[in-house]
Parts: sequence; structure tokens; C-alpha cells
Amino acid sequence: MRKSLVSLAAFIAFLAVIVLIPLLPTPEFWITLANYIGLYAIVALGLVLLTGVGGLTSFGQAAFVGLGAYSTAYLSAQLGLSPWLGLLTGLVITACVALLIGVLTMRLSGHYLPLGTIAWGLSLYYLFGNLEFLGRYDGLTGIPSISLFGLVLNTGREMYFLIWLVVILAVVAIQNLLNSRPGRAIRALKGGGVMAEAMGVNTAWMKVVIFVMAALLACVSGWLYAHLQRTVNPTPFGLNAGIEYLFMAVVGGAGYVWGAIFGATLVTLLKDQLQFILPKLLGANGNFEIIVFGLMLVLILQNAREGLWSFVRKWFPQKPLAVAPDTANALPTRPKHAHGETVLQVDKARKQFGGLVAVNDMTFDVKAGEIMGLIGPNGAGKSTMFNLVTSLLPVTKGEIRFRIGGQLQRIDTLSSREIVKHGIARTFQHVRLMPTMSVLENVAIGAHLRGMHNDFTGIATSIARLNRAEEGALLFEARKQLERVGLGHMLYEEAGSLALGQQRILEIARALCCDPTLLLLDEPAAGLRYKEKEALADLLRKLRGEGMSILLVEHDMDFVMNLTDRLVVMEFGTKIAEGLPQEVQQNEAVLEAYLGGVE
Ligand SMILES: Nc1ncnc2c1ncn2[C@@H]1O[C@H](COP(=O)(O)OP(=O)(O)OP(=O)(O)O)[C@@H](O)[C@H]1O
Repeated sequence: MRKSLVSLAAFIAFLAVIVLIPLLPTPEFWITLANYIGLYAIVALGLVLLTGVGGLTSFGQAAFVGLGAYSTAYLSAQLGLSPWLGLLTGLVITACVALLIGVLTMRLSGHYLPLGTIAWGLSLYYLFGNLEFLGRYDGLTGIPSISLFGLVLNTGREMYFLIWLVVILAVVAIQNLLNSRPGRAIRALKGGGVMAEAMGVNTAWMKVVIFVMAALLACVSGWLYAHLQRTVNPTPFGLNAGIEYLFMAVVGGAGYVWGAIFGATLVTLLKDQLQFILPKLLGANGNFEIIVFGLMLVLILQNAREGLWSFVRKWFPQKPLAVAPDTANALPTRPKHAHGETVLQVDKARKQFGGLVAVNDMTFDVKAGEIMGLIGPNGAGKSTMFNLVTSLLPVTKGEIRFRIGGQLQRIDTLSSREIVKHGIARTFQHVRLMPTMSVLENVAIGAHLRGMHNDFTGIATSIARLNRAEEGALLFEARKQLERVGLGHMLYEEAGSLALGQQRILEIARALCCDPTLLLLDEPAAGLRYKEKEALADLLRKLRGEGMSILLVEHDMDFVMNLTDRLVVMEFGTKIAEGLPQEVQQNEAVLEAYLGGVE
């Protein structure tokens, strides 16, 4: 409670400063600086979402600022239409252009993506400068002021209120979004894409969504800029400006919403001072501040990769983003399969990596309500088999079927996102979780497909905070599953601070949040102490009792033999034995594989 009060007090103090600046007799020059800080902060906020949170680097945001500025400039100055119509048109044009560019470039990875953003940033810049009706490189002049509720925003001091209102609305919107079901999916994009897909997140779509949102914020900044300046030309929308926006976000702290405002403030004030001091100091005119900024960026990247806000935020108490309610409506669950019927059928599945046959025509099935063990020496192909069942890897040959709507249907043609929709959930051999997110939030990602809203309405309702019922139900479910696996006392710990064994258990809770009928567990007991293993075995027996089917890869033979109903044994990708645990234990091929033969 105290923590939230301190954060609230800090936010109110921030609002008070923002409101007081134009009301006090602040010099006009400072108002102008504050206006530019606000305009830059709006673009940098988009970059927090896109680059800091989503991990997608863009040098081309200035071009979207240009789209917003030119749309309204043309409509209001050339056609005499309302600036508000200019805003609407700018937003529609930007959304369409960003959607197109996003679909084309968001698939790029590594350094190809930043290169792609440079390419379209330059293209739009040259487009502004070459179109006759946009005034070529001279641009457009005579842009009218914005009228708001009959009030004409003629001066910088009047525009200040609108600019900073937009900044605050953008902060609230992004924070609301990040603390929601789609927000958790967005936060998983950077470094957790494979896991997010396996939990049902459409990562490609989420990337396009944050790209469009960042572009829309840039467009709004451009609209405000055009009506503040009353004239536009292509210069502020070029690559240099694109780099500067990214610089502000990185210096401030691209991972933090407040980092964008901090970065925009710091860079704008510093630039202003350096432009004044450096020419005097060096006795020559020139953009010397760029050299200082270059050095500053290198130092920050070396010493404070999280940006400077990461130091400031330590003064504020940290509270968990998502808090689970004590009670909420239970999420609907899917019916379990009838006991004993085949739920998974692996039919001559084969996986080749070049010349290596990692899975060699494997055939086996899993029945409803049984725990099936998949064992074998290191490198036998067990994890690869898991990856085939969950479509993390495509099969080279053969078929995999799952009971869907009462019928066994092929799933090897589906994506991992579609497979989890049908009720197959998994954990990973090498844990895949978001280390800086809380245990609760990590587990809530598992319930991604159980939200009330689709990917489109989910974003809108989250931004407007109309998702309270959905959030309550999802977080309550995550809490319930964490309590079920024995991690109920660690809801708000950072997932990365847990011991490895606990992280594996967290993954089980996350998989249970998917409401599966088949659970695939890859070495769940690794790293657990004896008592913890016993508790895990009890939990898995309980799940089996409830009708869950479980396929388990595990090296701990005591654990496997005491728990499983049947076993499949692999060696060099091939099935060498199948049967009851007692039978398999006596099987000569198995003893040979594990012990190199016994007397
Ligand atoms: N992506 C890949 N590319 C090339 N080879 C791979 C790939 N993934 C796995 N392999 C190879 O396939 C074989 C089977 O690996 P896999 O990880 O499935 O075995 P495993 O039975 O799970 O082993 P462990 O018990 O040690 O985890 C190994 O020889 C491994 O090196």
C-alpha cells in the first residue's frame, strides 16, 4: 500500500510540474523547449513499445512524424479543412502505411530489420521532398492553429497543454497495455518468441501491432508539430531525426515508459546547451553536439544498457505490475477425453538434420488419463520428438495425430500456436521464461488463449482499461495454478531469481494455465530436491486422476519407474522398447543402451 502511495505521489508531483510550467511566468523560450520535449517524448514512447519492450529497432520513426505533419498541413493549409480532419486523415494514412511496411519488414530479423527501417525511412523522406503538391523541399506554409472547444491554440503556451495532455495519455495508454493479456504477449516478444508461440501468441501479429502503434504515436507528434510550427518541410523527418528519436529512447531507457520522457528531456536540454557552448569553446560553428552525443551513446551502451532511467527508478519503490485477485470468475475449461482412448498418435515420425536422423520413424501413442514416459540416453532424440509433437520443428516424414472433436486429426501440419489451441501444452528442456517478469505474469502468459477478447479488441480494451474482468480471471487462474504446484508464496518474485528447479515447476504451472488435455513435460524433475520430486510426482498423479494425459521425458529413473504407466525407450532416434515400466527395466536392448550391457 505504501509503495503505491509513493508512486502515486511521484505521479501527482509530475503532473503538478507539467501544469505549473505554463501557468507561472516561465520565459517563452522554456515553453518552446518544453513543447519540443513533449513532441519528442511522444515519438520516443512509441519506441519504448517497439524497441525497448518489443525488441524491434527502428530508425525510421521520423518518417511517420512526417506523415502526420504533411497530412494535416495539406488538408488544413491547402484545402482549408479542419486540423482535426487532418489528424484523422493522418492517422488513417499512417495506419495503412505502417500496416503495409510492418507486414513486410517485421519478419526481418537481426540487423536486416534496422536496415529495412532505414530504407523505408529514407523512401518516405524523399517522397515528401519530391511531391509537387507537398511543396517539394520548400514544404507547405500557412498551416492554421488548432481549435479546441472554441479555444484557438495560437501560441506555444497554449499548444503546451495539448502536447503534454497527449504525452500523459500516451503514458497511461502504454502502461495499461503492457499490464494486460496482450501486453504480456508483447513483453514476451523480446527473447521469448518461441515460448509465446507455444502458449498461443501470434507473435508476427503482435509485432505488427506495436509497429503500427508506434507509428500512430509518431503521427500524432507530427500533427502537433505542424500546428505548432505552422509550416512543414522534409528536413525534420529525415534519417537524422530518426536516429535522434532512437537515441532519446536508448539514453533514457528504452525499456521504461518514463525513460522516453527522461531521454527526450535530457537530450533536448543537452543539445540546446551544447549548441550554445561548444561553438564558443571551439571558436567555430558546426554541429559539434553530434560528436558529444556519439560518445555519450557509446558510454551508455557500455555502462548502462538499460538507459539512465534505470538509475533514477531505483529511488522509487517498485511494485508488481500485475496483482492477482483473491477471487474471480473461473475460466471455462475444455472437457477431458474419455479414459483409455488414444489422444496422441505418432506414426512413423521422422526428423532429419542434414545427414543426422534425430528421430527415426518413431511410432507410439498416448492414451487419455495415462502418464507415458519417453526415455533414452543423452542425444537419443527425446526433445526432438517433443518438438515434433508441438510443431516447434516440422517433421521430415510421417504423421502425428491428436484427438480433436472426437476424431484423430493430423497436427503435424499445424503451427505450434494452433496446436496449443487444441489442448497440447508443454514445458521446455531449457526453461523458457521471461526473467524480469514476475512469476505470476509468466504463468499468466499460459492463459493467453483463454482471454475474453480477440487479438484486436484485446488491445483496445486493455488500453482503455476495460479489461478488468478478463485480467482478474486470468491472473486468478495463474495464481490458482501456482498454488497448485506449490509456488503460491512466490507470485511476485522475479521469475529469473528462482532456482532452476522452481523455474521448471513454474513452467508446469504455465502449461496448466493453457487448460491442456495432453501435457508434455521435458525433464520436469531436473534440479529438484527429493521432497520436491515427491510433491511433483503427487501432483502429476493427481492430474492423471483428473483425466489429464501426460507425456514425460525424464532422466531420473526412480521418478520415472514409480510414476509412469507405460514407457517408450529411444536410442539414436529409434524406438528400442515399449511397455510397462517393469517390462522395460528387464529389456536387454534397454539395459544395453543405458549400461552398455550387463552380465
Ligand atoms: N536443431 C538441431 N540441429 C541439428 N541437430 C540437432 C538439432 N536438435 C537436436 N539435434 C541433434 O539431434 C539428436 C537428438 O537430440 P535431442 O536433444 O532430441 O536428444 P535428447 O534425447 O533430448 O537428449 P538429452 O537427453 O541429452 O536432452 C542429437 O544428436 C542432437 O545433437
